Amino acid sequence: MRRAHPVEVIRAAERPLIEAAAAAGDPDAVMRRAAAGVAHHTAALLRERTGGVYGRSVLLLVGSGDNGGDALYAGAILRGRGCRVEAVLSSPDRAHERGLAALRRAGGRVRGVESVGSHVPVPDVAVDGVVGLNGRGPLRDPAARIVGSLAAAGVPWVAVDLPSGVDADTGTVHEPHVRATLTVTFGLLRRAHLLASPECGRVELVDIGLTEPSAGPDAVQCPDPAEVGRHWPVPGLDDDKYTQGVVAVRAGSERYPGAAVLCVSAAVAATSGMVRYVGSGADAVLAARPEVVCHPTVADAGRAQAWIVGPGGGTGPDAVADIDAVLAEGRPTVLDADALTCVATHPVLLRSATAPVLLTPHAGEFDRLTGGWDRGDRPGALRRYVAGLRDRGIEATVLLKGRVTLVDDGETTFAVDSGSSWAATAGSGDVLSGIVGALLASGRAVSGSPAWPAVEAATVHGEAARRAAHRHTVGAGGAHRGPGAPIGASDLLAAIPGTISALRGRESLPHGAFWQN
Ligand SMILES: NC(=O)C1=CN([C@@H]2O[C@H](COP(=O)(O)OP(=O)(O)OC[C@H]3O[C@@H](n4cnc5c(N)ncnc54)[C@H](O)[C@@H]3O)[C@@H](O)[C@H]2O)[C@H](O)CC1
Repeated sequence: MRRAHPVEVIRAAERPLIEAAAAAGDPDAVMRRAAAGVAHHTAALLRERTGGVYGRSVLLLVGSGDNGGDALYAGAILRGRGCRVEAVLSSPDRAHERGLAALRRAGGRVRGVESVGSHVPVPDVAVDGVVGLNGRGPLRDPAARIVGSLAAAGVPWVAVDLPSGVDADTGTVHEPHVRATLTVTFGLLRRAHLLASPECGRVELVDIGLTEPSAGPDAVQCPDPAEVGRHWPVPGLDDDKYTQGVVAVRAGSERYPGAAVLCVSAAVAATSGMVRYVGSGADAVLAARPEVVCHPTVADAGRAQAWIVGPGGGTGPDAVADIDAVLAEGRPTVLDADALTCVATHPVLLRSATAPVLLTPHAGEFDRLTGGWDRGDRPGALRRYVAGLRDRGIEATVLLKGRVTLVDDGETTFAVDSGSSWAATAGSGDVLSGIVGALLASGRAVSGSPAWPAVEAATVHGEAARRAAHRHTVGAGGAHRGPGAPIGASDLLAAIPGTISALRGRESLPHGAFWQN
C-alpha cells in the first residue's frame, strides 16, 4: 500500500531535518540530498532515451523557491557528469542563490526567461523546477510558453517534487501545466502523486532521511496490485457455492437488457460463489450465463450476502420500489447507474439502508447526487459528500469513477489509477459494479466498509481494460507490444479472469516504485 500525505504533514516531517542542517551551518544539506536524487534519475532517463549521459543537453526551468534550488543543485551534479546544462530562470533576481552559484561553479549556463525568444533550444531532457509544494494555480508565462514549446518538440520532462501547475494536495491539474515523464520526489509521497498520477508519470521517491508518519485522515492511499492479487478470493478446500458468497443483481430493463448481462457476467467472472438475478433480462442473462439463478422479484430472490442494483434498471416507480426492497434486505449493497439517479431524485431511499452502501457514480452522476460539485477538488468534494451522508446517519462509501478512480468511506481516501483510459467505454460501469458486488458478497469488506472491495474491483477493472486493449499485441513473455486498440465492455469482461490470475501471480513492486502504466 502506498500512502501520500498532505503538504502540512510533509512540511512537519521535513522541518527537523532542515532545522538540523541549518544548525549545523549547512542549510542546503537536505536540498542537496534531494538534488542528488533528481540528478541520478535524470541521468537514468538520459541513458534510457539517448543511450548515454556525457555530452547530453539538459535544460533547467527554475522558479523562485526551493524547488528551483533543487533543480539548480541537480544541474550542477549533471554538469559534473559532462552534461551540457542551461538554467532558464523565471525570476532571475529571486532564484536560489547558493544553488545558482553551485551551477555556475560547475560550468553551467544561466539566463533569464525573458532572454529566451520564440526559439527555445531543444534539450535531450528538461527539468521542471518552477514550483513544487508551494505551487498555486497554472504555470505562468513565459515559463508556460517554454513548457508548451518543448512538449510540442517531444522533450521529456523531469518534474522536481511535483509537476508545476498541479496542486500538491488536491491533485488539481491546472492549464497549462507540466506533464512529466518522470517525477522525482523526496521522503514522502504527496497526495498529487496518486490523485494526478497521469500528470506525474513514473514517480521515484528519494530518501532524504525522513521517517514516514502514520497515515492520517488526509492521507491518500493506493493499493499495490500484487497486494490485491494476493487477497483475491478463490475457492478453498471446504468451500462450496454458498460459503464463497452469493451476490444478487437487480439490473436490466426492456430498454437496457445488456447492462444486466454485463453486470451478472462480471460477477460470475470475479469470484466462484453464486449469482442470483432479478429483472426483465432473464432470457438474455441465462443465454450468456446459464449458471445464474433467476428470480421474478427481489422478495423471491432468497439469501444473498450482497446486492447490486441499478445497471440499466430504469428509474420508474418499479425500479424505485425494488431499490427500496433491496436496501430493506439489510445486506451490503452497490448502487450504480439508474439506482444513483433514483437516489438523487429520492434521497429518502438511502434511509432504507440498514447495511453499508457503496455508490459508484461517474462525474455526471455525482453531479446529480450532489447538485453540483467542485471538479477542481475531487477528493475534497467526495469527502464532503460522504461526510454529509454520515451526518444524516447513512453509512455510505462512494467510488467516484475516472482515469484515477477515488474511493472514500469517510475515514480513508483511496486513489486507483487505471493506467489508461481504455475503460471509458459503454457498459464498463456495469462490469465494475458486478466485480465489486461479487467481492462484497465474498466478504472482502474490512470492518464493514465496502471501501477495500471497491478499491480491489477498480484495480482489476482498470488493468483488465488495459490488457483487453493490448490483447492483440502481447509478445514473448507477455510484454505488450504496440499501442493497443479501442475495446468494448465485452472485451474488458473477457479480460477479467486473465487479469485476476496475473495479479495473483504478480510480485510486489520494489519500495517506492510505481506500477508502470
Ligand atoms: N528546504 C529544503 O531543504 C527542501 C526543499 N525541498 C523543495 O522545496 C520545494 C518547496 O519550496 P518552496 O520555496 O516552499 O516553494 P516552491 O519552490 O514550490 O514555490 C516557490 C514560489 O513560487 C511562486 N509560485 C507559486 N505558484 C506559482 C506558479 N503557478 N507559477 C510560478 N510561480 C509560482 C510562489 O511565490 C512560491 O513561493 C519543494 O517542492 C521541494 O522541491 C525539498 O522538499 C527538499 C527539502
